[in-house]
Amino acid sequence: MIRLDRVSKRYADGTVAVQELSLEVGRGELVVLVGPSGCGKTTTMKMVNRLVEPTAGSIYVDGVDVTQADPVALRRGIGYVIQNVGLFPHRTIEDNIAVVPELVGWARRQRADRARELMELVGLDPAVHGPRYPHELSGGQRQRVGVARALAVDPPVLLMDEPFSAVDPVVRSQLQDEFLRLQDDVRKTILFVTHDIEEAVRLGDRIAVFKQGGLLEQYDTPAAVLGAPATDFVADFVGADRGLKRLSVTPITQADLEHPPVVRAEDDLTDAGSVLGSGRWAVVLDGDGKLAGWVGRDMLTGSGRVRDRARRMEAWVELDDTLKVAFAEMLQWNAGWIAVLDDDDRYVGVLTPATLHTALRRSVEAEVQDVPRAAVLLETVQDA
Ligand SMILES: Nc1ncnc2c1ncn2[C@@H]1O[C@H](COP(=O)(O)OP(=O)(O)OP(=O)(O)O)[C@@H](O)[C@H]1O
Repeated sequence: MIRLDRVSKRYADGTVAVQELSLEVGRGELVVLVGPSGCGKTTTMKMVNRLVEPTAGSIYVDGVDVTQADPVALRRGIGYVIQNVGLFPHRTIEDNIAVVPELVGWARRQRADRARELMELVGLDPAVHGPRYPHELSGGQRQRVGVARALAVDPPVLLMDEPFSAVDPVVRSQLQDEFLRLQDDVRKTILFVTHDIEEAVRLGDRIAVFKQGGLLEQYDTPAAVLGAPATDFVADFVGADRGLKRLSVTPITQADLEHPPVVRAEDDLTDAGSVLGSGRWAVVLDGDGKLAGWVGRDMLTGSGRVRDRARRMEAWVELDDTLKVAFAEMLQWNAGWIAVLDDDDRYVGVLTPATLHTALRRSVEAEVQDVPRAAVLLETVQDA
């Protein structure tokens, strides 16, 4: 959808901002350009909508060479969101969102409807926020308006330059979550610039790591960049805690799970005791295979059914949640294990700190060896 072919930019004063950059962004893909200050991220982005003209190379958007396109028409087809939003201070929020629809000649009624629809989409209340002026909103709300405005005429491509960096970390994290949900809905092709590796890893389908001079050091999925940095520069940039950061990009899979004894809520206590054997606890399921709780061996005394003694589970996670979510839940509930459910809410196994660690090691090794995760064999203490 967006293709840069050996693009370079040298500014009039001789500064080389981008060098021989080739990069492709697929339709519906969210690609994050990340790197230290001055490495050419913004320049790269501005060449796509011709706010900056390349010195060499070609750029195509949906197969069209942008240098041959009319810049005004080109920009209308590409949403643009910047850090301080650039809202018109004397126009209401509703009118700010409707700027481009107005430019392209939509009727008043249609513009107003679209503005309200977009406010709802980005989590603003049209009745409350629509008539306000930009200074009457919080920083986070203004950023949402920026996103709504960029989506107004439903452009297939969005360029976003540090859109969330002017707000505090809590609001920023909220905006990132909302933005990911929104992208799930609208599936735009997005180039997103940030200097923050955490943000890049959280948002990007792929991330492009730049170093000074506009050199592309690595272009890959967040998991691959964290697991197998291509150069020393990338390893340094992503940080010594990249192993920890990988927790947030590594999903739980079936192969990671452990399978402790399982008893049914309707089981007789004595039968349940024999299922446990020497085990200290068991997972309790109802008749449909759904999680009903857990039970300890010392709770199985006397007569009755397992359901009379079972304890409710405070927390669980789902397959496809990340290892970070699982670890955070274990820490929050001070638990030694956490149950994992499938898409239909059926119990499939448990994760423990040890299996979680193994899953993480396996995923890194899979990245390095370029093989599926299940194919990786790891040495363990038991092998010694
Ligand atoms: N109009 C300009 N004239 C001359 N040099 C420029 C101009 N714009 C940017 N530069 C230089 O080009 C280089 C890349 O700048 P650019 O803004 O693309 O970097 P960036 O990675 O987006 O940085 P940041 O994260 O600080 O925004 C820098 O050295 C910058 O000083």
